[in-house]
Amino acid sequence: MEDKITIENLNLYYSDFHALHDVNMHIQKNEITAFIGPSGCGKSTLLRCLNRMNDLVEGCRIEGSVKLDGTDIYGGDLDVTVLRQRVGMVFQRPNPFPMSVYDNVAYGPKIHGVTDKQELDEIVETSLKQAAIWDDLKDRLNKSALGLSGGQQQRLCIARALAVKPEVLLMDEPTSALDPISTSKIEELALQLKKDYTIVIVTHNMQQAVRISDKTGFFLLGDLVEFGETDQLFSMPKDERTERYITGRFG
Ligand SMILES: Nc1ncnc2c1ncn2[C@@H]1O[C@H](COP(=O)(O)OP(=O)(O)OP(=O)(O)O)[C@@H](O)[C@H]1O
Repeated sequence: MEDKITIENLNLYYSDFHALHDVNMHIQKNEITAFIGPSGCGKSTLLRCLNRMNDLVEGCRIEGSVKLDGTDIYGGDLDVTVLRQRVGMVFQRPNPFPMSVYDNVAYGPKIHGVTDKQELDEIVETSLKQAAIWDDLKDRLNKSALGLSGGQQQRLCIARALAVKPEVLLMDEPTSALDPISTSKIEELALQLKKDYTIVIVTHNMQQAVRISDKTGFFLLGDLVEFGETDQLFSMPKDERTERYITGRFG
């Protein structure tokens, strides 16, 4: 199997606070990798390292390397705008822009220089289809995205992320604000998308990790305690701390 992202000896500090301790991980292409662990253990921090979102945090310092297809994203050869196009992100709360459905999806491609109307139309249609929301929205393309339901907004945000043709999709608790039906739609979607993309998802929902992920990493207080095949990690965890967490005997 091919590494899409290789994390080596990653340490992250928020000023004096050492938030991630020597993390090593191989994230494979066309797989879903889940990060689980109690609140504050560093899951989102690590996720944000994968497209350099922590660069925006004052006092944040990173040691070690994160390689995308073998190139260190902190090494200086990769432009951050290009990196964020290649590694897209979907957030916990759906955050559509206050504009039409169409403009939400066309926004990224326009910024990246696509001006041809027909090409934009095609990108919007393809992205909404990939996000399994074309049928819901094809007659509402010019309506405000803010009028959609939460689940529709989140799928629109996934379409928006896909519109710039990323290779990796980072999802930070993408279903935590959604009802069970919308959640299952997003889970089905993630399983569809992994054929074409590499997906990394932070989730508090262990059942979700079991349902959709190939690999799972369990974090505790900034340490990656255990990382491996999801089935194995949940059925025969190697570390006692993982076992206590997944059986709800933690704390
Ligand atoms: N911008 C920041 N400045 C300082 N400390 C931060 C910052 N962001 C996160 N932290 C700290 O780093 C640690 C890890 O936070 P992080 O958000 O990555 O955890 P998490 O596992 O994703 O938690 P949750 O499940 O609650 O979202 C926490 O102790 C948090 O308080």
